[in-house]
Amino acid sequence: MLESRSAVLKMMQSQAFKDRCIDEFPTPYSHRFTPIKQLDFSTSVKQVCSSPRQPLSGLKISKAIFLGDVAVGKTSLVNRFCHKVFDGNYKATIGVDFEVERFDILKVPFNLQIWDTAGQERFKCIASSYYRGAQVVAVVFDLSNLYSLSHCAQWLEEALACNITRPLVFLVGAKRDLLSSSAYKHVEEQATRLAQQLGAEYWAVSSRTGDGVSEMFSRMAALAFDASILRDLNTANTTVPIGAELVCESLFFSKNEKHTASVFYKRSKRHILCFITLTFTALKCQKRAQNKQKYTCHGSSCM
Ligand SMILES: Nc1nc2c(ncn2[C@@H]2O[C@H](COP(=O)(O)OP(=O)(O)OP(=O)(O)O)[C@@H](O)[C@H]2O)c(=O)[nH]1
Repeated sequence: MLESRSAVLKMMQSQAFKDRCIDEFPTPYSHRFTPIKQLDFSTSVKQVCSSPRQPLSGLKISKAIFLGDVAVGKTSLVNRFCHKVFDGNYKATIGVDFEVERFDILKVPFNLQIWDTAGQERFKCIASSYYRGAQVVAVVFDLSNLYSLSHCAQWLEEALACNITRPLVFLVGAKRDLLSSSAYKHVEEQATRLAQQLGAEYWAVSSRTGDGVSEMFSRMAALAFDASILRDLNTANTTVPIGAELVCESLFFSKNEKHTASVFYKRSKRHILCFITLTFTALKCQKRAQNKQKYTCHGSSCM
């Protein structure tokens, strides 16, 4: 409950914290290990963000999902970034966990929804109902366990199957601190080869030391922000404020998913507040769009 409340409070902040303000385009882990060749925010995005009469309206929010095998370090990554903590004890994620991080990118408020999904097979059905509407997919593996790398393609395939448009894909090697330089080089070779095959940007990070974690999330946020504003600008007949569509996509489930979600939320009471808040936000966006009498709903996910 406390986590959900802090997520909501973060969304309501009038300004992002200093370390969440991004004015320079964040660099990748290595320019050799990314399919993304752009070196700066898109020109039109910079123009629109610096315009005194910003035509951008509505809630700017992108969804990032973290997937991967059991105990590879997904929750630790999210906790390191969102709460600046590291816990050496393993506590399995039940279903999904949810965080929101507030950024100011090019002085424009932006929220990154971070969905930390369970790696355990028995929660897969619940977790996968949250894959929809993702703008960032981070497939995480344990650098000290090559077996977890071999499952990454399957995790990505499942996430892509739930999304109409291709999200930004990251292949994240966690627990960098557990490997010597020579052992790491060997793993990096295999991991970067896979990243290239998957069209993913590769990162190696450590939640224990914090190495690379903040840089990786900033990169995810900046790329998601750039893509989401570009998409909005490119949609000639944009009628829904930025973010509304995404919130709809991620929150409005099919009948079966609604049932699963309701069972899940009954079990996991601490998510209720954030669920209500996001539903309320989605409805508000929907209402505002309807008032303009132009609302168009894409796909079958909006009901
Ligand atoms: N040394 C080290 N240990 C880590 C690191 N990240 C995570 N761990 C440990 O690895 C174990 C699993 O981490 P979690 O973050 O809970 O893994 P998860 O992927 O969220 O696991 P599920 O919720 O079951 O899917 C815990 O004991 C963590 O302390 C890291 O960067 N370095």
